[in-house]
Amino acid sequence: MNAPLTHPPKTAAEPGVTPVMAQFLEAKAKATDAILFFRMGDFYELFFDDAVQASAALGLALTKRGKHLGEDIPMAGVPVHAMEGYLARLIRQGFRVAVCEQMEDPSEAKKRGSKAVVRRDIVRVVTPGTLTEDALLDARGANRLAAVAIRKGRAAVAVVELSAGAVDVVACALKDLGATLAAFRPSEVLVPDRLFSDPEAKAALDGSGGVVQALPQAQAEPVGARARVERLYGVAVLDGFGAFEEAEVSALGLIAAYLETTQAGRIPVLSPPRRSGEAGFLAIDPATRLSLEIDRTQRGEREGSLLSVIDRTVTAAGARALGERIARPRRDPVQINHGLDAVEWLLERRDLRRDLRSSLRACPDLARAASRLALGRGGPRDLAAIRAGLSTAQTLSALFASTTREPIAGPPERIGSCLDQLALDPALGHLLGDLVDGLVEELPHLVRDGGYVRPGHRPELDAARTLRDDSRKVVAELEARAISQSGVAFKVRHNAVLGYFLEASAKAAEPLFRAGPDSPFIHRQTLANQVRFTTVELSELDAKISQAGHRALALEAETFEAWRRAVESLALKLQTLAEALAELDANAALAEWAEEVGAVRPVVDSSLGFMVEAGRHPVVEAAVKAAGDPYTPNPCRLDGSGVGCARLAIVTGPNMAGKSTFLRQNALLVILAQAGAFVPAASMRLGVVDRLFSRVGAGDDLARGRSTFMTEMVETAAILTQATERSFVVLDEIGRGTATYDGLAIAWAVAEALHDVNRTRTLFATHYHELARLEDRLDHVCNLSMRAREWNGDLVFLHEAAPGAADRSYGVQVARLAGVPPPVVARAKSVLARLEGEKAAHGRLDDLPLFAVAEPAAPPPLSALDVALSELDPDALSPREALEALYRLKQIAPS
Ligand SMILES: Nc1ncnc2c1ncn2[C@@H]1O[C@H](COP(=O)(O)OP(=O)(O)OP(=O)(O)O)[C@@H](O)[C@H]1O
Repeated sequence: MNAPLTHPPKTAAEPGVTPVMAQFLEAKAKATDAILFFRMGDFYELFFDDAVQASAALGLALTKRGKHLGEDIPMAGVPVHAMEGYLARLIRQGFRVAVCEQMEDPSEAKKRGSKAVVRRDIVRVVTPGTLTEDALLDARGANRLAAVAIRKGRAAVAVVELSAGAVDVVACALKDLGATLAAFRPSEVLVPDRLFSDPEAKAALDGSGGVVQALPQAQAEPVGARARVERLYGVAVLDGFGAFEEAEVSALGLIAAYLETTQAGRIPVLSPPRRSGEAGFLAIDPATRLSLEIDRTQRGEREGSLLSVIDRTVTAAGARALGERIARPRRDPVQINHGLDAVEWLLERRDLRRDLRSSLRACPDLARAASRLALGRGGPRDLAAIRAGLSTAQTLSALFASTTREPIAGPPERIGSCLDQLALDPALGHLLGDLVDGLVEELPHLVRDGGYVRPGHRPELDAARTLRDDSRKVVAELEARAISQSGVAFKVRHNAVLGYFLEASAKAAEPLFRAGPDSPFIHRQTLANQVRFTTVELSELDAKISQAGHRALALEAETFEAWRRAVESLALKLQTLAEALAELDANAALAEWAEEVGAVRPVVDSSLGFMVEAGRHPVVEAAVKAAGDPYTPNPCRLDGSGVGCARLAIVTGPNMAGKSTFLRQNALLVILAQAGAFVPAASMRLGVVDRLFSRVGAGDDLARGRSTFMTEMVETAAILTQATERSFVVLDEIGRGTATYDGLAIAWAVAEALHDVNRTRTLFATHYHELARLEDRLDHVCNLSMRAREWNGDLVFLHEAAPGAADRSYGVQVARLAGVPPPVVARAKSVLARLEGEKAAHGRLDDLPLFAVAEPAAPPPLSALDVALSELDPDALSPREALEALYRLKQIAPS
């Protein structure tokens, strides 16, 4: 037996290659990095290496089909109707799939000659970031394709959500690339291949969570990129959308190039790029996102995240809008207050909110349906989604009109602009009317099945259907006549090869073979037990029925195409409408949640304050309450200016006392407030935060070859270089991953730097109780401790944050609570007593150099370049001398 050939030859033009195989090889050459689904009738066939890989990934049977250049060709197949499921599994396993379709009916190919091969072409390359099918998408999560570019020291991230037609582009400083990219949680990230060698870009890509796809650097060159984006949008100049930075154009250009290849030239309808500088949003880097579990838990699940706990949306699009709001909180107090106004307005109108939510519940995924139809991948059910979406808009418009007439002041801006979108313009109104009139209620999945156009909508269609159905009745009558005429128990049957025929058992049909040439019954086929006949009349009827059937299907397909085109031309409007519906849902959901948990409106301004009274952690509170326990609210007061209260709080307390919860709680309150959501607290006043950092219990990052301690230090370094006086930092147990004194020294120095240099609002939890002394030494430091009480030898956690420092960690008591065997606990107690005794005998911490005033660092020695530079007097140089000086400097400079 020949070994299967798993690598297709490079050329399709080899002698001995069958025409179909030549066609396959040609298509495969265009999609070398993807698995090729090659359509052959009712199956997608996979050949060579693709078959081997996919059969292993999907558990398909691996077979052989003929030979190629003398060797067996491995083959696997996927039925067309089950394709989506297989696609989803392949994409999830990291494959890309190119779909090669039959571009004509086999009957058309036959017209070119009996040996002609059906035309086939790749219609799409399916990748994680370009999915549009509901079955492949998470309904409540956005699926985004991002691109990253760096030009002239500036970075940009362009993001497209193909299934909703939305495009965003953000230019940012290189150091903000990670935070900017992570805010979008892309499933696929495009990068020019040269960026792989840039460490900053590499770190940002690693933290993005998406599959990284390298594209040739040439595709990011601004001139070509600009032209490609203009082609994508069908505009002559891009400037109409805004003055883009070069990096933004490059990133958008990568997206345009990728869409051109993956969508095989079919241009999606996209909204103009929304430009938002990173200055508009609260920067949250990937490590902080992970630690705060904003929209995913550390295990990558939605359940258990902040988003999942507060999400009360009733539509999938609303859930996505809320997700975006929480993932990208704003930085501008005015914008934030617009969001809060919207939530407050809906909170105060409970009846309206109830009606709004109940109407929205019936609203399907309008944006995704419109996008699929515009891309030519939609079906009748997507049209029904458009119809339902448009009629929801009408219902809501009427609902708001009846409610908002009374109040003197109209709805706040964010609600008002949604309401403006709900009023359907004549074109959308016409589309709705047409779909209501023409589309049936019970819909088939596929266009080719027909049966979705309502009777009475198109007279020609009704005529074709009547002809088809009446003829079917005549066929039934014919059966009765044939029986009485022949005396044989005929049954009229139908199959794809013979069409209609009369069937009888072989025994019953025997007399017919003896009948003379005048018999009207013409023999067609003999099976084991059955014999099949036709009559002239039946053949004629069969032709008529099939013609009428074909015509009916063709007319329906034509109607579908007209509707599809209408949707395509109105796609942008439909997207805007879908966004308005989603925004209403998200605001109403936040109001609903606020009412449920008793959340209050935060006061957000441009001060440097952070004043929370009786704050609660939304996720821990929900978990604790579900277990039947009470949650203890806690205040937290910080002031970046150091005037009203401390800037940095050292949080101590026993293990398990609630330090991490307290830290995270306050960081989450920042996120909620700046997302324009109410906050679980008695009150909150927040001076907007520009960057939020949270390091709570870093874990190993073995994939990147970093130990726990190294990871912690890398992240700490990022905070110290990036945090400003407008930032908010929560640090938990910095320095715990190394020897005690090393750790203490690092924690000490970091706290000092945050206080003196960064001047950042900081919560600093630690088991190094020595740090409590900072309160006396630095002007704007206070101590907080999470209280616990020893009661009959047991430790009772009060979860209360009180002023002052804790004296010890009660680690041994917690070990006992955790079930560490009593002999080990007893031994630990005695070792602890010894150690504490030794520490007391060997001197106090005041003796450590930590308490010496930090020495100013000695200036570094001057280099030859520094000396040469200091000797230059630019004003005294002629242009020629200046040039010579430049050359001289270049020579001295270290390369
Ligand atoms: N304010 C609170 N009210 C009620 N229960 C709380 C509160 N804060 C924390 N808890 C409970 O205490 C548990 C431990 O809290 P947390 O992990 O924050 O402690 P910790 O002080 O950081 O502990 P360690 O020092 O061991 O890391 C939480 O899982 C939660 O169940």
